[in-house]
Amino acid sequence: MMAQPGTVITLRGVSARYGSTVALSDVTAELPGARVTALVGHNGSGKSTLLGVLAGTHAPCGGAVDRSGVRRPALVLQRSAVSAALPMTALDAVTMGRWAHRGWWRRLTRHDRAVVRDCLERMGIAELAHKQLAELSGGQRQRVLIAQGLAQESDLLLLDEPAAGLDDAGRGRILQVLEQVKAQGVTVVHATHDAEAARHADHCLLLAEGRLLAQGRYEEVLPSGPDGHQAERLRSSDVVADSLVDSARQVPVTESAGHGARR
Ligand SMILES: Nc1ncnc2c1ncn2[C@@H]1O[C@H](COP(=O)(O)OP(=O)(O)OP(=O)(O)O)[C@@H](O)[C@H]1O
Repeated sequence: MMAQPGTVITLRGVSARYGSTVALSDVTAELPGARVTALVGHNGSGKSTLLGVLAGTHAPCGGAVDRSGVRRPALVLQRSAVSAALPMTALDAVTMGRWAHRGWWRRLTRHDRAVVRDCLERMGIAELAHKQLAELSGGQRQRVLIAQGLAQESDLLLLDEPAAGLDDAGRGRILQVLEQVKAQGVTVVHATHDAEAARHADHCLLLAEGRLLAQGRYEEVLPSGPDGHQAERLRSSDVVADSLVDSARQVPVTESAGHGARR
């Protein structure tokens, strides 16, 4: 398969497992560079695993991943995957994002400190900088994790449900930040259950039971029809996954949907 212009990452027939559990099966996809891609699908459909494969932290058991356009990925894990009991402040946690550049043993430069401050401000948590992680609410800790990912100034930013558990303002801020990062030429991939976030993305990959059902613009993988009632229902995270999966089963929307489809 020839990569499309602007493609930064190509997956060809990628499969991944945890022991005997198949988490990804024969996924073939192209991710556009300097764009936002949303991974959508039910719980357990393989979104986090795909992020791990893209980050290089989960080795596929089959297929090939070409990320030759990427120098250094940054992966922001789900909040639940990170202990809240770590004895460090929000500032410490975001500063760790600079280790990718500096190494933990080197002194931070003025630039490092400016980047850390900027990331705290962009996530609206500058005033929490000196609080211990354990003192923060779940949503505040989530923002700290995202700020840490931003501080890495990576060319590939991978985020696992960055808006989970955030209020409306927090979700809006994340969408804004992802757009800003994209404008700087960063390739962004995030797993989401949020219809609004998927709608904002330039590209969506729809997964079900480890297979790629469809890829394309949100409207292309969304059930057809400008029905307002339907649009309203899609605001619910569970319904969005249901509707996307059902519609992709009915309509083979893209060439690659056919490749990944089982049904
Ligand atoms: N550490 C693990 N050990 C064994 N199986 C796992 C592990 N992590 C995930 N799985 C399995 O791999 C499959 C894909 O899981 P994955 O976490 O990638 O899905 P997901 O789409 O990110 O789900 P969610 O929306 O709930 O975050 C599921 O069947 C899951 O049970």
